[in-house]
Amino acid sequence: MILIVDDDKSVRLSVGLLLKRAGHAVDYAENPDEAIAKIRSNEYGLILMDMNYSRGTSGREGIELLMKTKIFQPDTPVILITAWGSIELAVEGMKAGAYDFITKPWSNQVLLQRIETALNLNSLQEETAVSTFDRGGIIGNNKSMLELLATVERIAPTDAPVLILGENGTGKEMIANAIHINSQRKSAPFVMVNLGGISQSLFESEMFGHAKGAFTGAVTARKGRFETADKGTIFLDEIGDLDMSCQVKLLRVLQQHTFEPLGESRPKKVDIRVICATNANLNEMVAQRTFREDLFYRINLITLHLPALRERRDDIPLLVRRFMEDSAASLSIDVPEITPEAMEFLTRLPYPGNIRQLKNMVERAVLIGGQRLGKDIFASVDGSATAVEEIRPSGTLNDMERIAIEEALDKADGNLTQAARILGITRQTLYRRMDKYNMK
Ligand SMILES: Nc1ncnc2c1ncn2[C@@H]1O[C@H](COP(=O)(O)OP(=O)(O)OP(=O)(O)O)[C@@H](O)[C@H]1O
Repeated sequence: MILIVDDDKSVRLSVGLLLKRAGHAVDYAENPDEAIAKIRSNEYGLILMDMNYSRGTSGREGIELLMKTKIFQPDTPVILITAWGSIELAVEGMKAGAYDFITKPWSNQVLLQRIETALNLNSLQEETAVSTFDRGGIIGNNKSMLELLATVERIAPTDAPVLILGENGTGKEMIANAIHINSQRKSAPFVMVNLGGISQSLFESEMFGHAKGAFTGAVTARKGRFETADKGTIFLDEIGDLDMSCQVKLLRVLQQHTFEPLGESRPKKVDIRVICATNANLNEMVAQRTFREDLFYRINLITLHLPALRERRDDIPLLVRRFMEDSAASLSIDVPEITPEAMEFLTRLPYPGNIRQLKNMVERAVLIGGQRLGKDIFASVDGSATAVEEIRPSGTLNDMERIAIEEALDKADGNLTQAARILGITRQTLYRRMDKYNMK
């Protein structure tokens, strides 16, 4: 049974009729209090919920009703009905656990389709009971990663736009892909576009495509990325690099779901889900007016923050092992052994390049390091800068001094004069310290 909550009688009746015709049983509530009373005592397959009630137009009542609903019926999908232009309210609603939202005025066909999708998915989840979530190769058991993946699981089946924030190499593309492969769009294309690599002059032909002869050099017609991504997901990486004129063009596609290929007069329709990513601070860019506020609201219905690798060091051993296995497999060699010191060393690096940097280090080490990978191999494959910037373990001053001496000796290949120079102490002092720590 589907519950329709709306204070507008004509909406209740027309939607009710629509759903009954489509073969659904329907129940109604005309205000939040009545709705909660019903939600407490009946189990619904889906709830269609208006966000604006006559007592106030802020949508507060709607949000409160949604939160209460989620307490009594956490697994029932809720589709919000929001007034056109109240995108922030929809954002808040999705964060509070709504399954989807639809803006007024809607087309009956779209409404029915969204309802069917939600119902199908929910029954599928009930049938399988265990999660069918596909991590898409994402490794990590760190708490913040698990929370993030739980959010990905929840939002993947919706069509809500997602903004993924995080430093370079933290796995933004992998997350975007995970959203796609866990969505209803998974059998349609996942198209990735690096907007940082597209100049302003190329933007239109690249994204919208062009007709044959649209400009000099356009010898054949070419499909744009939007068209390629039709029915699927488009992943716009480095969205912060888009200049103002391209931002307007992108916004138009997102608002109207249509675009015009260069040299063609008729607009084409697209059905895409948009996922954007950036390592730029878009809030700041909006404040400085280098990023359009309306575009920002369009793309960030849901924001996911990917932690930097240094903030989830507990995942490093897991990642190292997996990357070693993968590299060994692609080289058709046995998986090498890694010394405990090397693993410990790897967990302490600063990783400005995040997971991509770690992966490169491990791949190179496996390639040249033989069957037993020690700390030196890893230090050498990533240049000295990384080792110098290495984060000291939080230990006693003595521990840190001992480690600094070991590293200087390492770097100087055991040459004491050179090691002392690296440490900024005299050779005599180095002798005394080595003696103190029983070092040979
Ligand atoms: N959690 C993870 N588990 C396994 N591999 C990962 C993980 N995160 C990232 N990687 C790997 O690290 C590399 C970088 O990931 P990805 O391209 O997704 O990062 P990104 O944040 O999109 O980078 P950029 O901002 O530079 O575009 C890829 O080779 C990816 O396979």
